[in-house]
Amino acid sequence: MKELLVATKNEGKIGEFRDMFSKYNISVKSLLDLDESIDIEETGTTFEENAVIKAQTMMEQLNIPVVADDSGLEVDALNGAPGVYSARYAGIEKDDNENLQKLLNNLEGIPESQRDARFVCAVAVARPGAATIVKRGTCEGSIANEPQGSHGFGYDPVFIPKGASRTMAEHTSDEKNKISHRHHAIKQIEEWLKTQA
Ligand SMILES: O=P(O)(O)OP(=O)(O)OP(=O)(O)OC[C@H]1O[C@@H](n2cnc3c(O)ncnc32)[C@H](O)[C@@H]1O
Ligand SMILES: [Mg+2]
Repeated sequence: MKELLVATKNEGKIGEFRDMFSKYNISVKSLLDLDESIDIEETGTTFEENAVIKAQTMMEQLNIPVVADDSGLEVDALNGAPGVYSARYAGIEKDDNENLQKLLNNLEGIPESQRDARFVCAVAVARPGAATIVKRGTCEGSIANEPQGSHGFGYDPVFIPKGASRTMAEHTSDEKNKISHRHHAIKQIEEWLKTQA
């Protein structure tokens, strides 16, 4: 089994990459295994730019292929916010609960028909001596009136995938990994993943 570095410190993402890469016979190492003090500044204005920054920074340091994920939630009624600022919506300290409370407050009084949103994930693969790959996956849905469920992470308790009657946090990890933005992004780097196993 081949090991790949995913340049993230988010434990929720790490678990999902582990589950989704296992079918390619790839095991996942993260920045938490490497050096928790590594802090890569996300200075881009798009998910793609930030994913590339994270993957290339670590590829240049280690001279190995590196995968990175930049993701977030776009809410139509908020003109696409929190978008690339999803992790720091309620402030610099990353706090999933504060972020989703701020989101619910900002949507107060907005009816169900106007609560459309999508999860977006850009996955980048930076490779020594080869061009960087970056692909986007999305998951359409809407924002619930209150948090429900305990699976997943981040905004999962307030995100209802299109066609579902439960929040993403009420889906098992296997269910989420079949429909998520991250699943759709990873699917697009499948050919490269198959060359890595
Ligand atoms: O940068 P790394 O270290 O990968 O970890 P991070 O948590 O800072 O990740 P991002 O910069 O990509 O910010 C993404 C935020 O968007 C939210 N998010 C992304 N994917 C999600 C998912 O599958 N379910 C729920 N929320 C998600 C979540 O709040 C994340 O903190
Ligand atoms: Mg981040």
